[in-house]
Amino acid sequence: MSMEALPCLEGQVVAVPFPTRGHVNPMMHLCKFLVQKTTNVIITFVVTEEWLGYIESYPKPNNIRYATIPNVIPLENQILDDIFRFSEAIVTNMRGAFEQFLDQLELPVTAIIADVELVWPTAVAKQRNMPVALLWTMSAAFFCTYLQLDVVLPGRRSAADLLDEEAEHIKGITSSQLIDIQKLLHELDPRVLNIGLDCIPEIAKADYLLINTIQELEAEQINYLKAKSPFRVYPIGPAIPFLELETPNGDSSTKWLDCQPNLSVLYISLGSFCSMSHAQMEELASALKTSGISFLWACRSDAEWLKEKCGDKGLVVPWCDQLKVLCHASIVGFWSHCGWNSILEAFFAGVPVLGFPLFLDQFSNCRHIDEVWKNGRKVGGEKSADFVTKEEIFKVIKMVMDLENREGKKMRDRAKEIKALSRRAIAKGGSSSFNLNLHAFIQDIFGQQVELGPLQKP
Ligand SMILES: O=c1ccn([C@@H]2O[C@H](COP(=O)(O)OP(=O)(O)O[C@H]3O[C@H](CO)[C@@H](O)[C@H](O)[C@H]3O)[C@@H](O)[C@H]2O)c(=O)[nH]1
Repeated sequence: MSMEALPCLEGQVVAVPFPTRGHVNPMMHLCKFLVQKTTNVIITFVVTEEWLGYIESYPKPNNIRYATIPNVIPLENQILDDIFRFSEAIVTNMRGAFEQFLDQLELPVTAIIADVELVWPTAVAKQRNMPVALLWTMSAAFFCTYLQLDVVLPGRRSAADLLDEEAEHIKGITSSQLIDIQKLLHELDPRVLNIGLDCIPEIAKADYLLINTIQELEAEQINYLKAKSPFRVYPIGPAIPFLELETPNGDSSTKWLDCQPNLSVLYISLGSFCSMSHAQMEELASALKTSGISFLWACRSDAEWLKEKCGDKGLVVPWCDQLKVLCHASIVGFWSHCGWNSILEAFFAGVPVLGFPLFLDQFSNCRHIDEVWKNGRKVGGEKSADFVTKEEIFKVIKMVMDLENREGKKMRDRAKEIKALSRRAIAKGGSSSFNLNLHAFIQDIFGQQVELGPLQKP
């Protein structure tokens, strides 16, 4: 679309992500898509001072600008020490800091886009008569499950055995939702779960729900939500950095991959937050060593320790440009914790997933991969604490690495189909509602017609 065709819209959108990587990234990608569709609109992206340090060097358009609130929540490297303290600080301290920030803004605010899990944005926006769009950064399936928590835990009785006693009699809960809910209750601190539950009544008061998913992959859940919800539902995914794929980054991982044969490298990453036990890492490292396959392992805090354990067939890095890595011709499989951004990136790259879920929605995502989308399979047992032996790991990585293996081939074929579907979703006139939804959303919040067109590379 030429710049002349862009609508000239006055106003400011304030975007406020939940302060962890798996949420900041998709919110930023969404904002980049939105400013591509308009001129004059300014998006103010609000993060803590600490988070600004992590993201300010990344390229972004000029009409997205950063604003900070003080570090009123625990620092990133303290989150896992006490998740409840972090969650509590988000619903209390961060709200106050955000309201003070809004008070001193000069430009009028056209709309607020905020992460569902912050809990308070709907109340803050409504007090100020501002429209609010909530962004859900996980799958639509998990959103539906999450909404059911309010049904399953009447009066906030969060005892896990409530489920065992009563679940079969709870109307409207599917057996797979029940499995996911049981996982949540077993894995999550009930105090954190209670904070999560506070989001549910707030969602109902929002004006829009933006879900980082693809219509065709989750049509049933999205159509259900559209039919049932008092607000507009827009699937806007995949909000991943595909517009920046061709921007050179000088990343050592990409250079190393350039020297590897096509379809020869297993990529391993557990996202920005979760980690395996050292014993489990040693087991995986040992299986990699025995198999002799090449691998790229992105392992944030343990990279140095891990280098010693893995042998010399692979590269261990603390961090990499993940979508670029996944789209590299040398990558044949992805050992993933099944965080939703990673899964959307695997879809886009057409890479089969070996799922090793650890937390929250990851079990549900992994089950969908294994049973519904069939672009990969689950590794190991049912609980995050389950230990997977090197023999079992060896078998599963051999399966995905051996290009002649029937099971591996099926997954690869299916991953290729999903890749095509994912790319159609973002192409001009694509059958997914990606462009249509972004346009419709902009029209909704600014009340003006917007010409349709594809997203452009920057
Ligand atoms: O070396 C790396 C490792 C990760 N990433 C990026 O970091 C993000 C990781 O996101 P995700 O895969 O979703 O994992 P988490 O960081 O664990 O995400 C949290 O947030 C997600 C979205 O709400 C949930 O689905 C997860 O369960 C939750 O743990 C993705 O954009 C990756 O591309 C990199 O760029 N380089």
